[in-house]
Amino acid sequence: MTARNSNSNSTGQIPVIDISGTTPKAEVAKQLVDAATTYGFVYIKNQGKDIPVEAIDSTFSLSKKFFTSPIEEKEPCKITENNRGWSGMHSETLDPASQRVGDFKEAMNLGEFVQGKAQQPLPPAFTDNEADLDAFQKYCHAMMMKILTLFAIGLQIDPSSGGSTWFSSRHIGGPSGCTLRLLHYPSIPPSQDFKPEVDIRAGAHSDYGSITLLFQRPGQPGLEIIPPESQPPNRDFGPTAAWTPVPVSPPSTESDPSPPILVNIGDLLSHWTNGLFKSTVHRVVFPKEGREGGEDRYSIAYFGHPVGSTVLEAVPSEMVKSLRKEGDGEGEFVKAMTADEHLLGRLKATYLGLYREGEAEVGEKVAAA
Ligand SMILES: O=C(O)CCC(=O)C(=O)O
Ligand SMILES: [Fe+2]
Repeated sequence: MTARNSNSNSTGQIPVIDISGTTPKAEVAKQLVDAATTYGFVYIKNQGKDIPVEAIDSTFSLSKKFFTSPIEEKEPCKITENNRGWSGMHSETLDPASQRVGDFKEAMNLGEFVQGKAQQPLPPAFTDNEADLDAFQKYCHAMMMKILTLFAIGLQIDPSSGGSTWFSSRHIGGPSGCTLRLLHYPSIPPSQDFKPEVDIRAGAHSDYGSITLLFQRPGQPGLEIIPPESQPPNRDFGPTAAWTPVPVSPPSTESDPSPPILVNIGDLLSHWTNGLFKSTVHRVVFPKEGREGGEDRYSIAYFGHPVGSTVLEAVPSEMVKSLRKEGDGEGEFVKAMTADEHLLGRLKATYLGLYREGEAEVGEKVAAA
């Protein structure tokens, strides 16, 4: 039985895929490409084989240690235009078109380390754990490389054009926008007036890069997606859109040692594949019971990006080429900008929106995925 079959009875939704080696590579690659094409999201079964469960648990512990530390220890690490550092409660508005109040969350973005060292101020909570954070980023990077390899196999990229390493080789060997982001969404304090139509943990958005790995904790739900086939044509992501909850532990994974790792496609990889892979809009909401129920939510996102200088040239796959857009030149199936240019364009579009809304300053928005 394939992962999709085993899952479709229960949620009819995002498939759970085991990439740890028990299923033949070609089959796993096909399942991954199908999921990226249909949902833009896929659960990777987590038995601790690719990323040790202890490494995930201890990164969550570090995250909690940081977010519960005094504000004086966070302030010196405040986020800057380079997208690194801490952003406080309500300082980010991921969906300025519909949100009246900034996201009900705080986040800490860690950019790439160089020779095991952070390239940004670290808070006291992390000073003894720089090596652990470096190791965790390396685990995430390795998992990203594995998934990108399977994507290339699933897209049948010819060996003469680079074959299975076509994507992965463009994600190693130079500086990139790869970012490890720790997130904390507090529960609503009893003293606060909770307005379900106003307060949102993270507004509707899609991610910017290649792929995102998302780690969640049991009992801390909240993620929702709009399935690509239900995408509102006018990009109205308000309450009437087809928001669909994404459980932390879907059926067939409940007894695993750690919840599955959610992988989603970002805007860059969707662009690169001429829209074959979907960059799916998602958000994070409070539990239905609002302030009474629910605990704080902690999540960890690893945003994967190609090396910044990578030219986003046409992917040598017939499946991608067949989606060639009208007006594209011969052999030029995607506009050949670099990964850095793509990211900058994405950030600039976001800045403009914010300037119009007058809701936040540039530096505060750069942290958006
Ligand atoms: O916390 C989550 O579950 C999702 C976070 C997210 O989508 C983001 O930071 O881009
Ligand atoms: Fe996101």
